[in-house]
Amino acid sequence: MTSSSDPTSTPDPGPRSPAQRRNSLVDAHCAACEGGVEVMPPETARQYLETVAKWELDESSRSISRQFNRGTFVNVIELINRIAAVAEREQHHPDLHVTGYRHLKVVLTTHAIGGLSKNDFIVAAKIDQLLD
Ligand SMILES: C[C@H](O)[C@H](O)[C@H]1CNC2=NC(N)=NC(=O)C2=N1
Repeated sequence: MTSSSDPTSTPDPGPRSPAQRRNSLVDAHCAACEGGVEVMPPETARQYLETVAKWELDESSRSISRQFNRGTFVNVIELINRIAAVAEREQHHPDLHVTGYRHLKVVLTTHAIGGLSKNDFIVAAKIDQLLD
């Protein structure tokens, strides 16, 4: 039997830093979602947001977004193509808004449930990693 009081069990790693938590999102993969999953509560979403701090939670806590200024239209399209590759790999797709030829707003929500799931934070972390 393994329990937290068992001295032979794996030690509790303790609280992890936002960077460590981000790495575990980067290493994770999206679960296929066609409904039947609870929308993530706002409090949980705020905790996940600490790991992808450049993203904003919308007022209803149903989506997160990040804005980019890539300088030129071609750079925006290049970023979109890289994001598209991540989205296709994960089978979880952001809404992409290009405005003023050089601005890109990436919005993540889980359409099947009309709100946030862990999938959104996994893709957000993988998008952030593209820009490291
Ligand atoms: C089975 C597969 O996970 C679904 O069809 C996917 C495709 N990509 C998706 N992307 C997003 N953002 N939300 C979804 O609900 C969704 N559904």
